[in-house]
Amino acid sequence: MPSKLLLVEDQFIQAVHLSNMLEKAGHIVLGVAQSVTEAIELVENQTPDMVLVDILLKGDLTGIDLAKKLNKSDVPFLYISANSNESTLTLAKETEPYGFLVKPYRENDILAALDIAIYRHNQSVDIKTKRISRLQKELSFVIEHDLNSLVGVEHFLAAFHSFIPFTDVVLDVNANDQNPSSFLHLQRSGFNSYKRANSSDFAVDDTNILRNTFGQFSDVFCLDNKQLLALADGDKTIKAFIDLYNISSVVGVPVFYNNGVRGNLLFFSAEQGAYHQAEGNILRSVIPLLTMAFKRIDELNNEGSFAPGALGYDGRHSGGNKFKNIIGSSPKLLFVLDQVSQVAPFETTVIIEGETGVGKEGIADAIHQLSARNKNPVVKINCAAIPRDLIEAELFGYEKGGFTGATERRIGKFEQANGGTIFLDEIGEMPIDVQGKLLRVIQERELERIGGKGTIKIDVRIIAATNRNLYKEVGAGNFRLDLYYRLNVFPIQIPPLRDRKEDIPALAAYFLSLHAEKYNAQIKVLSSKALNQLSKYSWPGNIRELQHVIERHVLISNEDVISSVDLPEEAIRESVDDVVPEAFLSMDELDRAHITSALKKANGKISGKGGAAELLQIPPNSLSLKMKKLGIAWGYLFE
Ligand SMILES: Nc1ncnc2c1ncn2[C@@H]1O[C@H](COP(=O)(O)OP(=O)(O)OP(=O)(O)O)[C@@H](O)[C@H]1O
Repeated sequence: MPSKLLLVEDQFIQAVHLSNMLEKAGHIVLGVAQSVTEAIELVENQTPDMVLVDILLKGDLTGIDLAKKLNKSDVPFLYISANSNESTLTLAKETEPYGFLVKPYRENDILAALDIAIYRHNQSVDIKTKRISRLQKELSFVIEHDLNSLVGVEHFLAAFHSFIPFTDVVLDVNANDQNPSSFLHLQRSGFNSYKRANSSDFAVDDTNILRNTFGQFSDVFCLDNKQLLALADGDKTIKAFIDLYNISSVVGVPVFYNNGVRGNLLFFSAEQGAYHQAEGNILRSVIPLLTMAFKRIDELNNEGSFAPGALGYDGRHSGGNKFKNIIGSSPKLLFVLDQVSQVAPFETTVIIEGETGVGKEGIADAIHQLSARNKNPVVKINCAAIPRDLIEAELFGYEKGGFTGATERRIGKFEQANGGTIFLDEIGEMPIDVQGKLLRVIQERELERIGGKGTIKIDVRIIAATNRNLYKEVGAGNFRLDLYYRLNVFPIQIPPLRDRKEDIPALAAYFLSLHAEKYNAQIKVLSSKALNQLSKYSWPGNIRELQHVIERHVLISNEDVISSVDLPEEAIRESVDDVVPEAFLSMDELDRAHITSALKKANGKISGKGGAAELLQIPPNSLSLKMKKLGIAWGYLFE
């Protein structure tokens, strides 16, 4: 389909050449701008489908400055530049272009880059529209059927998970009445569970300072922690709020109902730059539904439904968890899981980035399982594990006699994955000549077996993973820029274990029971010393390494309690210097993990022979008191 294009290029001859090429291919060139100012004028007067931007232009402003302006007005663009050094690529990447083409280029390259850019843009528009209508449906359902207790309110909030990743949410149903009971601050304690933020952390006046700060907005807003602090003029309550709840980003919307009552819905994330215009737009698109919901939630609050201990609310409500085998509830992991549930239902290509052993394959599986393709296979191929000269045959298959040694026909991984998903692990290891063939297959959705006579249509969703920085590989000439852009439609970054040490106790407990079952052994518990050792180590091999360490100790330890763990000496020394103090688990966190695993081992028995108190060598009364203090509601551990 022809696209309406705008060229921003200050070299006259290059501009004419490019324009001819594009028109010959059937596109419409709306005009050529030589500077940022000219480009902005043209964009305002025309509505291009895509702007092709050179980086170095006439005047003081560059193509990167133009890109920032285009982003603000939601105009899609791709770069065409002779400048492809790493620093330019990095600056360009930050502006989130739909592509980058390096000059000089051939006609085919420009048409392919344009195709990719238009494909990516259409995908994002399509996803945006579908997502908004899904959220509207989900919210309407909850408002109509479920909004009659605090649990219903949680369901209402849960509807936002797949659209706005968050760790904390504030539902301030009535900001006018200065009453702290209408200021509900919930924290995610798992993918689908919440706890109420400790009300004693903040006094009534503090709540009102927060209300006044956010009350300055009359429309959707999106801030980082610095902007939030600046907005509050460095106020110490706001600073304490940011520090206590580890807030890096906020997106919010005022909700007006009942002729002038104001409420606020605020989502917070520990991730810098978690929210952009997209999240704001999502909130704006559901304002009428929010108005209805707030009215109802205000009534519930007035009926006393939000009082601590009120029916259905116990601080540990847990809805269904669609990520059963993914353990952990750190804000960084929750962010990843929210992204997975955002992208899974769509056909979008996903690229998963993260160090070795962080759980990339598990995330790929989750995306497939949560997609409509889950009845069909997910086919995995590790590009690093296959000899370079065999990889093409593995991917695309071959006919008998297709090459020397091809004694029979073989179906490739792409064909095996037809109707399902292909997982291309370690994509950064793929030889550059195969990258070109892969790009064609992805673009055209058809392939030719080696030695084959015709093309075969394929319908496959692509998920790729890499433990390398692919953009650096592009800069170093090891990875094709066009393939990078084609794959990089929805990137998910999985943080290393050392950046989410809060997950270690839960992961350790999970692996202890997993391996006890595997070896038909008694479930063991870790001593506080052992847990502390695990939390101090830097885990270069991430979760896979943790799993191996636990497995080894399940096998070698003869005691019920694993009193200490063996970790690589060298790495321990390094990690002691590396570890930032904040990354340590607090004593309460350690105690909680320790007591929980003792209770699990004792099958919930607190006192008497084989009870948790005996295992922990403390009197049962002390254990009960400690459990109360730490808020360990034992019944929930067995849910
Ligand atoms: N959150 C988690 N909960 C439970 N198990 C996990 C989690 N994350 C990873 N694992 C386990 O850790 C091991 C390593 O995970 P996985 O193979 O998915 O990592 P990877 O990032 O794909 O590694 P590589 O880069 O080496 O391919 C697997 O056994 C996986 O089941």
